[in-house]
Amino acid sequence: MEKSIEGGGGVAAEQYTFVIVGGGIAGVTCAETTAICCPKESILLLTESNIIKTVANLEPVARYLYKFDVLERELANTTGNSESRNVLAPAIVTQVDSLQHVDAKEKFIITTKKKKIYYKYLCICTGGRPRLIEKDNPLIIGIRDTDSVLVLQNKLANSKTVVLVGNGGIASELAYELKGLKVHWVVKDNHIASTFIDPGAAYFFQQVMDSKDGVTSNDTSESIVKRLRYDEIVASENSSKKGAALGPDWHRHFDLKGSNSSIDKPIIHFKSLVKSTEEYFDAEQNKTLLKVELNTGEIIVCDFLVSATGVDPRYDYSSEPKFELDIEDHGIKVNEMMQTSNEYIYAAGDVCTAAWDKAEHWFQMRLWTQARQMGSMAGRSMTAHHLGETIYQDFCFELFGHVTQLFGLPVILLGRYNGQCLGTNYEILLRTTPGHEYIKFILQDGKLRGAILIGNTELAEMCENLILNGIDLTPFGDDILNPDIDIDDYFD
Ligand SMILES: Cc1cc2nc3c(=O)[nH]c(=O)nc-3n(C[C@H](O)[C@H](O)[C@H](O)COP(=O)(O)OP(=O)(O)OC[C@H]3O[C@@H](n4cnc5c(N)ncnc54)[C@H](O)[C@@H]3O)c2cc1C
Ligand SMILES: NC(=O)C1=CN([C@@H]2O[C@H](COP(=O)(O)OP(=O)(O)OC[C@H]3O[C@@H](n4cnc5c(N)ncnc54)[C@H](OP(=O)(O)O)[C@@H]3O)[C@@H](O)[C@H]2O)C=CC1
Repeated sequence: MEKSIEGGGGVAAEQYTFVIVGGGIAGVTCAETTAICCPKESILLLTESNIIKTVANLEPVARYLYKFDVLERELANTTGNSESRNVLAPAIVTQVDSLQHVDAKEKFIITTKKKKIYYKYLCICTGGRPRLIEKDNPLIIGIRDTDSVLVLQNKLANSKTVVLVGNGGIASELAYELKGLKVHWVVKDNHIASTFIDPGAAYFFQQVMDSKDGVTSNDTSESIVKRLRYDEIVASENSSKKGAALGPDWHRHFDLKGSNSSIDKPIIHFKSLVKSTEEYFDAEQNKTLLKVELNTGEIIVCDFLVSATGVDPRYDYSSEPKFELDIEDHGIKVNEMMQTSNEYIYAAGDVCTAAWDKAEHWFQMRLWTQARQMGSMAGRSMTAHHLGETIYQDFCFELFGHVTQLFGLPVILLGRYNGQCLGTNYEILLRTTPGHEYIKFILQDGKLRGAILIGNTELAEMCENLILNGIDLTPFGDDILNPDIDIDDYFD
């Protein structure tokens, strides 16, 4: 159990076996896993906000893929100094405070409230923060937590035009959800949602967005099955033109509408980047507006700009010695046991960078699935370290999998779903039924290496098996995606 000890200079210090910092999915999962593995040890979850994130309604979608809800829970006791135990497992003590310094030699941390807390094992799960195209400009905002959505909501109420920059998860969600004002979506690629999908799937989604009623259940469009080599895909692309991160469906809990109900589709500026921004006072509207110049020379005047341009790992505390950081994305480097460069300090979730030799079908992406998996792995590793046990990395790190929704349709991404790191030597097998489904298989040397399932996600388990087993699918030819053959039964 935790105990108070003399912290030097007459300051009382606390001591816990496990200290976990961060109340997002990674930190909470880590604390809960730690409590399961070592229920008798003292565990502190330290987080700067009294709202924590927990996973609920965990539901298997395939053998290794899960979908789940992320719930916001308020810590029962929010008075600051005192502790609370009743939201999480009984063994977990929570404190609302911020990490300020880590002394890895003496194994203690200092918090903003000037507490000194000794640990035997520390796990850092401090998440990420939006990487904005320009900092410290009130007319350029990012989306991360509930507070930032409230800022967005307030601005929307008095705005006519917004510029949305980015082509990943947040921009795709906002482009679909923002209604009632003019949205200029500035996209650096030649298709939408490029972090998740290829140009073909983007075209499929644009058709869905352009159709007045979206997806219709009695649509009688026929399925088209196509096989393409990598060079054909490139040719066709070129020829055509404070607090934890939010939970799934966050946009359903907020009214994201402007005042003009006749506008419901974004204006998309492909292959465009923001070149410069300039604030100016508009006397007619009696407010400060933002003039945005694109690299194409176009100028857009807007009320504000949403920069949905990725996340940076978040650590605004000092440490001695310093953590080893990844050169490219500046995350805290962790090995396959989620251990940092210090053997008693672990890290998980958006703040860390996977620096181990990755499995053939897995790569890191800052998503809550991975925050949960890493948090759980860190909890198991720390407790095994403490108990002197040997454990192995969890099987979930064998295969990349992501379950989500884009533009109102269910989406499953598996393995190297966009041919990531496969060079140019792969083929794509495609089945698409406009408005209903878009199924893409990435094949290399006859083996399935990745898949995108949109609209129809029934093939998820079969795809998992085929990717992991590496079965040669050459004998099946294009029948593997023939809608008239129940290939699923064959492989189950
Ligand atoms: C708008 C939005 C939509 C998203 N949608 C999806 C989606 O549909 N699917 C998906 O898979 N992922 C989605 N993500 C990404 C996902 O939310 C993150 O990958 C995941 O939440 C990361 O969890 P985490 O615990 O590592 O970090 P966070 O959730 O950021 O939690 C970090 C925690 O650390 C605390 N903290 C930070 N610094 C300190 C400090 N110094 N002291 C104490 N506490 C501190 C914070 O208050 C917070 O509680 C979305 C993200 C955003 C912003
Ligand atoms: N449904 C889901 O699963 C969702 C997941 N998320 C996750 O939340 C996190 C934050 O989302 P988000 O901010 O959208 O981050 P993402 O990493 O998903 O996307 C960032 C996008 O911005 C582009 N970009 C980066 N810098 C610039 C720039 N200076 N100008 C123009 N474009 C730029 C990136 O291009 P490039 O990649 O070429 O650098 C990329 O298209 C991510 O981890 C994301 O995966 C968020 C919402 C929904």
